[in-house]
Amino acid sequence: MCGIIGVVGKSDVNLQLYDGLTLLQHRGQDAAGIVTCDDDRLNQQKANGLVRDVFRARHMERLKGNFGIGHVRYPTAGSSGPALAQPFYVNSPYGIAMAHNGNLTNMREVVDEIFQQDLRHINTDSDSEVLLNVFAHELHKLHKLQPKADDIFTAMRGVHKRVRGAYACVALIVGYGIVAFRDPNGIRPLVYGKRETEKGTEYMVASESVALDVLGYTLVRDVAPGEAIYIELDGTVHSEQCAGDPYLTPCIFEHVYFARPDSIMDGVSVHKARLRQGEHLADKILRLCPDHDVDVVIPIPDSARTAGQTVAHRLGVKFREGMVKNRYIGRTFIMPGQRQRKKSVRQKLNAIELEFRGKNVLLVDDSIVRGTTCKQIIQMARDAGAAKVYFASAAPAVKYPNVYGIDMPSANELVAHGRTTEEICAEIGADWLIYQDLEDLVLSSSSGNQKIDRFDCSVFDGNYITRDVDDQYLDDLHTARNDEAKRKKVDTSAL
Ligand SMILES: O=P(O)(O)OC[C@H]1O[C@H](OP(=O)(O)OP(=O)(O)O)[C@H](O)[C@@H]1O
Ligand SMILES: NC(=O)CC[C@H](N)C(=O)O
Ligand SMILES: [Mg+2]
Repeated sequence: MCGIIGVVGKSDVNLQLYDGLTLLQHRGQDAAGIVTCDDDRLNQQKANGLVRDVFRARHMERLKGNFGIGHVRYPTAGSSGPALAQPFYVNSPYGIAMAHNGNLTNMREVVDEIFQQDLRHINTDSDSEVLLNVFAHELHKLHKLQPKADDIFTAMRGVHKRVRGAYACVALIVGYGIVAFRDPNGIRPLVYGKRETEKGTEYMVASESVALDVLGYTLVRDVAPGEAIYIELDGTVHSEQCAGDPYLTPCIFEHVYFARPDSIMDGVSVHKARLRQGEHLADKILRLCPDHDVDVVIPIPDSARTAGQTVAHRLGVKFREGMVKNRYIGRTFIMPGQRQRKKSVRQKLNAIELEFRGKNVLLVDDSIVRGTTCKQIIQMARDAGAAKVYFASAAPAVKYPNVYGIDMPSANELVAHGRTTEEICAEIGADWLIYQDLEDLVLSSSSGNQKIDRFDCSVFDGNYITRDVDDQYLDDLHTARNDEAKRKKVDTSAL
């Protein structure tokens, strides 16, 4: 999962982009980058690290220009070296920079086409660089000295015909403006908004509405699946549906874990979706165990705080923040290696003993993926003197790899893969384990927007909505990106 942002402003946009990226930091902690355009010059700063580490005052001073784009990266393709930090840039045609959230599922065949037919060079193993080159080639083909909105939309139609997978993107065209687009299923989120200033209207495109809110923009709407929105430098906004067969199928894991609760995605309040997840989960607990002996519900911060509240309320038991989070440690699940993830959980969370001693505690987390967090936390609860430790997951068991922008490439790294609930319970050391049912998870999200009748739930049910994800694809993905392979991978991309 990555975070992307773009601004067409009326004065320097560097600070807005920086602030916006810090608001999207939870979507990617590996690298960050900003590209701005000042007259016909691009200014760029990108590197590995958190936003606050990548941009120094001297960089910010250099990032002049009234329009620009930014990216925070969580790698899902290629290595995590500095050469794969985004935005990417191509000089022809016009000079284009692009930031991408998602993952292409037919990258290999597109790379071949790019070399053999388009005669273009790709310098990294990033799918995002591939996507940028496809867009650039489709635009180049039109041979327009000055591209118009129609040309950009024609190029976009060409892009949708060639690439598959998840892609929510923002591209900057030197001298012209920014283009925001979403794949035909709208798997990854993208919104745009505007704000009035004394100098005129400014526009922002971002992965999550929280960036708009905090920076004083009003949400206009989500970019529709398959749609492209072109915002010219004078503020003229053009939009067009560029995909043949668009069908909104957003990733439900955004609502479970990735997104901030204060974001609204495709009309669904993430906060409300999580509240409903907690209610459904409590109902299931009451169905299966009407005489439960839970004394206290303790959420695993941060992401399970919202659902934990409604679980406790519905069960009619106390809700206590018994796990304290070190606010200086980032998200553990999106860290690259298992060793780092394990260490971070212990550094990140600590139990308040008095909330555990002698009590039957129900720990609630949003999801169990590799089992790194829950295993350690259950042990911490026992060390703190809990009588019984029950564990509830607001999402169903994560059993299948993700191919659309979440780095879960290997089924056998998932604690639930090939195990029954009882076996997982034993593996993580809980006294009882309960998972949300998939239909209840879907209901939690869909009741926020009745118009969405399909979600990408592939990590729960193994149904991939784009056609090229078959066993061969999943085998290749596992070979390329399992934890061990990633550890061994030497970054040779920065040649
Ligand atoms: O089973 P696992 O592989 O451990 O993954 C699941 C855990 O990882 C995430 O937390 P994370 O620490 O990334 O972020 P958070 O603070 O937003 O909850 C998620 O919220 C679960 O707690
Ligand atoms: N998580 C993402 O959206 C990743 C974007 C892109 N596939 C990369 O690896 O950089
Ligand atoms: Mg968590």
